[in-house]
Amino acid sequence: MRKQIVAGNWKMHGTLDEVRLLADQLHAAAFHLQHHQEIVICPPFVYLMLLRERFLDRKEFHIGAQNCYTEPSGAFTGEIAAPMLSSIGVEYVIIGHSERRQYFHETHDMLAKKINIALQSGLKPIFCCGEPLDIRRQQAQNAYVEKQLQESLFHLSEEQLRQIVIAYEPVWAIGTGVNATAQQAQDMHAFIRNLIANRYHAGIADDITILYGGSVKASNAAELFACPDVDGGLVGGASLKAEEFIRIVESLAVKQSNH
Ligand SMILES: O=C(CO)COP(=O)(O)O
Repeated sequence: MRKQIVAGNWKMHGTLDEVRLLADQLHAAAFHLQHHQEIVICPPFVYLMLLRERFLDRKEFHIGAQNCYTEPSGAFTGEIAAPMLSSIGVEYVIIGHSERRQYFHETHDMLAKKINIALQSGLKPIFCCGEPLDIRRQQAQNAYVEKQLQESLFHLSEEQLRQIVIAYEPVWAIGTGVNATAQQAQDMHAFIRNLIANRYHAGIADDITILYGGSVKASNAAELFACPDVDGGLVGGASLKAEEFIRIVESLAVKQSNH
């Protein structure tokens, strides 16, 4: 049965006091998750240890980083290496977020290296893909996402690919308040699953968790999560508001297994 996840990407938000308050509010919430469902919190690097320790007694919570460097160690001032993250109990790492691609010029090739080092370090990458608005307007989103997967993921062995979570995040839906419709999300998720089935085989395609990201809110989560190929969400802005995020997690809790 494939895993279903609600992940909160806090991006570059929150002072220590704000993060402590948010963590306390989430920690106090009672979730009724099924055994194949998880919550992943991805705070800025400086709060990873704090959150890991805060949620040690809440097994449904897992901790993820928002990025890692391509190399395992070395003279790379200001960077954070994947083995450092796993050494402090971080389990997931977001790789290839569109903000990293756009503002930090991360290429397919760099992302493939980050995926490799993350896997070697025992981290589970959450690999982000998704097209910008002009590509969607040309109806060229499938070819665009296919290339992202081909260039940064499809060199992996089947065993390695099984460690990956994919997040489809159309750039035009991120932080805009305009989410993809449930049909748009379902179509792309089914397309991605089909790509995996063609490159590998149907069994593994069925097992890979594919999250939707882009303006997920308490008000639209249930409809998006109801899609058969949507296995949860990667949530930005709404993950910073405890009540909103808790309601999004509750929308996942009631989702039936797809598999
Ligand atoms: O980028 C995102 C998650 O990684 C989505 O951000 P928003 O939920 O704020 O649109």
